[in-house]
Amino acid sequence: VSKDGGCPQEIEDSSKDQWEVDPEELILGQELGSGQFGLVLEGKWRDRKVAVKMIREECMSNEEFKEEAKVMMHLSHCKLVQLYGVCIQRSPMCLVFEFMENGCLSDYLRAQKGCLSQEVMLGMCLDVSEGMAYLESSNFIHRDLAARNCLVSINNEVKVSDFGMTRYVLDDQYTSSQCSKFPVKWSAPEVIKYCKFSSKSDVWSFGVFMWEVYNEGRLPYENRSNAEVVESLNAGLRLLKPRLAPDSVHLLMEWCWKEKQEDRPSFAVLLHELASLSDL
Ligand SMILES: CN(C)c1ccc2c(c1)CCN(c1cccc(-c3cc(Nc4ccc(C(=O)N5CCOCC5)cn4)c(=O)n(C)c3)c1CO)C2=O
Repeated sequence: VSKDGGCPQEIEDSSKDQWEVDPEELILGQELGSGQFGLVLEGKWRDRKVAVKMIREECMSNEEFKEEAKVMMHLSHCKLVQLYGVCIQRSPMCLVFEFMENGCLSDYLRAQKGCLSQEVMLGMCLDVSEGMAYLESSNFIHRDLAARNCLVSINNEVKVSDFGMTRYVLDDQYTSSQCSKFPVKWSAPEVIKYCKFSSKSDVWSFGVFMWEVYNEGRLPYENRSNAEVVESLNAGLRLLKPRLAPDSVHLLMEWCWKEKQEDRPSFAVLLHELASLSDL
């Protein structure tokens, strides 16, 4: 069992070192959507259903990503969307991931509005805290944790996706905090001001993530501009308790939004708190 007491540790097999996928073994299917780096298709690989991301050259710095792929191949946890391998023999390069049947969590929450029980919402927060506690213990920072970057498999299981991928986005509208596409509404103050990313800035984003889950996929600070959000945060204002959130969960959200990162909980602590709430 893994160190965070969660799901059984994947048995490390030798194939994990083979981070290259043979394109001959890959069957491509219909389009699932498009992300930062281009088209994402459904597919089949070694009798497994997969999601295949075709990487447009101009969107991602290929060379450094290939190095990163080896690291990401070894980040293995049942609450992280698993990278099976990379196809680099032909262009465009493509990434082969485990398939998550119900797509992105933010769309799913909106589609399930009014139908999600307290157990399911708490379970989603617990799932993501497990995946994030594993990344934290591996000293890996997500940098863009949000419901839109989590995926849903069957039976409402949620996994963390696209961790660390912001570093390969060449579109600088995303990477500098003053620009329009930067996810200010999910970013800790030290990230907005100094681009200081850490697991504690991921914890801030996790607080906003929990707010999204208990607000059934609503946008945080819905009709406010990024600048207005920064102003209200500096004034000490925070997102309000979602109607569906119990006080105990709202307390955890507010703990994640402490101004000073050292005053915020670790994911290990959040996992423990959420696990004890779900045992009640
Ligand atoms: C830099 N950052 C933070 C990035 C970079 C790339 C991406 C993202 C963030 C997040 C978005 N994204 C992206 C884009 C496109 C696909 C995937 C994406 C979609 C999957 N699965 C599904 C399944 C079903 C459906 C579907 O059509 N529906 C409709 C009917 O009801 C069920 C759901 C959609 N996606 C999947 O398994 N993976 C691994 C990735 C993903 C997730 O990966 C990216 O590719």
